Amino acid sequence: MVSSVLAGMGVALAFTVYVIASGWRSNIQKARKTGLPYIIVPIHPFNPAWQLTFWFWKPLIMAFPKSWWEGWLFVLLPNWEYVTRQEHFKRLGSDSFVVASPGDLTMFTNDADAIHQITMRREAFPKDVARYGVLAMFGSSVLTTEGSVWRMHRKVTSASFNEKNAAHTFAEAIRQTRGMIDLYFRMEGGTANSTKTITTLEHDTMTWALNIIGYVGFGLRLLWPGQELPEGTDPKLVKYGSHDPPPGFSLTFGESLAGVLDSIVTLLVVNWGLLKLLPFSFAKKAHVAKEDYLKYMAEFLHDKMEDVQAGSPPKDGMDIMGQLVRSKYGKGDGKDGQAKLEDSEIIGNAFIMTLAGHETTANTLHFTLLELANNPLAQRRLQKDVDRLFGDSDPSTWDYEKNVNAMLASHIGACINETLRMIPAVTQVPKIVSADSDQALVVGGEKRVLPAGMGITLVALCAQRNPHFWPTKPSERTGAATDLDDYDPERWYRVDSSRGGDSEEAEDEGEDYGGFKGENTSASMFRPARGSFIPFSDGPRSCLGRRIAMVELIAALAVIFQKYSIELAVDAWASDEQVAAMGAQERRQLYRRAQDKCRATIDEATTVITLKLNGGKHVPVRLVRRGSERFVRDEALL
Ligand code: HEM
Repeated sequence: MVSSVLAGMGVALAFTVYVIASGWRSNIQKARKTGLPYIIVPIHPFNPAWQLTFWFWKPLIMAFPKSWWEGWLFVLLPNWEYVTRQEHFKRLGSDSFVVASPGDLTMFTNDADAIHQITMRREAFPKDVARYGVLAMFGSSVLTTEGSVWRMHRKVTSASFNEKNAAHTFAEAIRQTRGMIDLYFRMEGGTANSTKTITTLEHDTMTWALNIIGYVGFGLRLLWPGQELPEGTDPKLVKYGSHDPPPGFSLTFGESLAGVLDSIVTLLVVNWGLLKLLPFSFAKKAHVAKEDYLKYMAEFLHDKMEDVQAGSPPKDGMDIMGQLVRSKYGKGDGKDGQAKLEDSEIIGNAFIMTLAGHETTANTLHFTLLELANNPLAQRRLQKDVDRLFGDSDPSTWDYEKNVNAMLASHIGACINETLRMIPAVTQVPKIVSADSDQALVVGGEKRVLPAGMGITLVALCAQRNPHFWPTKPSERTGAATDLDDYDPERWYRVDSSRGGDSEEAEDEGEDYGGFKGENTSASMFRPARGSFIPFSDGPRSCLGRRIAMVELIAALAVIFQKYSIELAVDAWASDEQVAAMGAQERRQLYRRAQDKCRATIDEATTVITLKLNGGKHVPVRLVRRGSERFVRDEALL
């Protein structure tokens, strides 16, 4: 008996080994057939078990001679593209390479020409939505679907992303940025020339983005501590905007939203039934936030349905969820042939807009502020452009239509572009070769055939620093052969690239997928080669929110730098009294230390959903009224 069980187990084991080995061999053969350099790895980089346990295996593998693992281990390590940048593409002598594991085959590319073809041919290279499946936890959405279902989601959701709503978002971003600045100065009694050292910039920019997304997604006015809701706020909305949780809730709406976003990894990984039983504080926090968020969503959906059914006209402003409810329950149901979302899909889309539009925008503002503190020359140039465009005028009078293009064409737009180039929130965009048939693609100037079902990772971060597609010069800062690892907004004024230019029609662009149709960057600025600048992806599946994201970000920079400068805090090395007693040379040396530390900290960013400073890492800064700076007005500081 025992021996037949053992024999059975032996056969099962042998069969498993055979299946793995033959899958691996077949993937290696397919990789070889593409003609691209390839790497053989024992497990796929995106295998969830590997991603959760890589920290355990990494030192064990690295205990072997380096020559054995250096050619392949890198691609299995999360964040390799930010840490090693061009290194492995250079070593392999190609802008594209294939990774063959027992279960999968994936091409990684930072070749702008290949990226451009892939993003334009949506049917041949659809999105790899399997990698986003977990994000459908509150319902499926435009981000997590493909094919005809995606088309339906995209058509319904894109209706909100128009210029009228971009103008409303511009005004809300101005209000929220002023709220953040007021909070900083209120903490100093309102009259100081400088804030104390701010160690919470990452958290504050998250709150800033959350408050704006509360408005964009739900038409809500979310408040900074100490602010009051404006007179005449719809009583139904008061409970969502209030500083205190309403009866029946443990958290305010803003807290529940922030809690869900903060606990997103826990919510993705841990079974929800188990979550409420676990005795750990992180599990409790995730459970409470999720429960309250779902309760808010159910009430919100109900309130919006009541409004629509009572025939209340839509409120002036942006409110994606209200618009989705209206598209389902509003007049004209079914008669206009327009697709209708299920209630769960309305909630799924509202959640995805919040997720997609929150951290991405917050990180971009956070890193831009740090880079500007780190690059006083860029900051002074930015302030000159803000002065030229707005002078002393009150930001609440700034007109979107009149100013948006000029802002994008100025150093305001250049600084945001440069952050999106260097530290994009989304560093990799997952695609797949359609399962229907093999696809031909020109890679590195040669025609290659990619097998059906093969994964493709567009390595956006590396494409945006690829010297084969970006004009470069030697770095003045580091002496490196190219300046593509330097934050230099001036590059956006360089002579036009011969490869840049107007949008080209996508393969299936006969259809209108909604969203903003213009370019990501101003027409009067440097136009990168198509496929070499893809912070919002490109083609029919590009980011729906890219226009409003740009609008929020330029509004924030203009408001902040009209009246203030941002400086790195130097408390780690000198007290305020010591700085006051220093001569110019000594101050410069001190600031250079802070710049080195800031650069090193930014280099430690890692991707957890998006690329950001994790694990409590931060760069301390101060916001200073213009004219009272201690460092950044010094012309000798670059
Ligand atoms: C700086 C800010 C932002 C960045 C860098 C960014 C980046 C991206 C990228 C790279 C994608 C493509 C993902 C993929 O194909 O795998 C994407 C998709 C998307 N983004 Fe954004 N995003 C930003 C802001 C926003 C905002 C503010 C919203 C909405 C309020 C938004 C909504 C979406 C949606 C709905 C999609 C899915 C589109 C589709 O698949 O059809 N994003 N975003």
